[in-house]
Amino acid sequence: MAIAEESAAIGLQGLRKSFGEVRAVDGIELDVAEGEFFSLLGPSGSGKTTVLRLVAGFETPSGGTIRLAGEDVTRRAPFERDVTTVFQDYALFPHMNVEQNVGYGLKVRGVPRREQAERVRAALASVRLEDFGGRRPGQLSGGQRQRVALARALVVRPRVLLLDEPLGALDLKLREQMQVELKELQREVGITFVLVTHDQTEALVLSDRVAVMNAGRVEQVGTPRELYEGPASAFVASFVGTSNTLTGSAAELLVGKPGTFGVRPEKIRLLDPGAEHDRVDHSEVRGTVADAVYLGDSTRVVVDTDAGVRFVVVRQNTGPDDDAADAPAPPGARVLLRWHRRHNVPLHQPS
Ligand SMILES: Nc1ncnc2c1ncn2[C@@H]1O[C@H](COP(=O)(O)OP(=O)(O)OP(=O)(O)O)[C@@H](O)[C@H]1O
Repeated sequence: MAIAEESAAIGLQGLRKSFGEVRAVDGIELDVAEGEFFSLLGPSGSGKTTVLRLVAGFETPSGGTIRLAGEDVTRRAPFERDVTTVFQDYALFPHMNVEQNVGYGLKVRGVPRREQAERVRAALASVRLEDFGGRRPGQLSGGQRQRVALARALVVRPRVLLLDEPLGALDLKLREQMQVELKELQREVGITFVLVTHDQTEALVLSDRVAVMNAGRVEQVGTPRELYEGPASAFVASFVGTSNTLTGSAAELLVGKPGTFGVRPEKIRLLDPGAEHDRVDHSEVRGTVADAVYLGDSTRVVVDTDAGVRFVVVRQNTGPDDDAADAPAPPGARVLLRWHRRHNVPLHQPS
């Protein structure tokens, strides 16, 4: 067996799962490294949860193999796999207090009482809930319940922690706070985390690497920067951040060659329509502002270009340098859009 395979915490080869006619997972090859924070990102129905359930052993694959730390576990029961799962609804036992909830997994594994108590204390400390051991889940906030669920999963010291939209039930502010905590916790415990999310910001903020899923397949795997700067397909470009897509005659006109290209909104400058041309290194097009939304640190401007394509441009409002060259952009104004040619990222259209 190859060394790379042996050192991977999770290795998926040709993984497939059908539910009747539905190909929920349609041939996935994926390696997750030991200690990595890895996310499965994709729209609803793209197969993320099914991949997680296959890895955990809650579903049997229609084909392919699953390896954990190099070992083939495809046919093994969930309890024979060194993974734990945290679900969105936490599934805490309402009649048990926090300590009992966290200690439950140790109790059923027959861990000695004294060790149970020590490990529960340590797990609660790692999620900053030392003083909440006596409370029932009903007496906790959403964020606290979430942390209990994490402590309960970590206390059994799994090799891999699977998280299915664990922050999905929280409001935005708490969600952002818990993202930071989750990342810190992962660094502390050094366990491989695999997160399922449809929230691209969450995936980008948390992950070492992200697999973008679409219709049961992985479209691209990469670091957040790789996905954002070099999306391999139009789907990835539009799902990870916002992207302007140039295709057909617009691509020939603005990029100078046929194909499909993505341009990120923040790469484009908004200039006065009379600005001098600079077409050697740049793509340029004139247009009319359709909408401008002030967002505090930036303004999002929608422009109907003369190339027939609607563009989104993000203009920074604050910065270390005065951006006096950028024209103000009220709706109806004529503007010139200019961006460096290197920002025309080639995209593959789905076949
Ligand atoms: N037990 C099941 N029986 C039948 N179809 C299923 C089952 N589980 C999942 N599916 C189907 O498989 C596809 C993938 O579902 P899955 O839950 O993995 O997607 P997802 O990306 O996690 O979506 P979401 O973000 O909405 O949870 C969907 O079309 C879904 O309807």
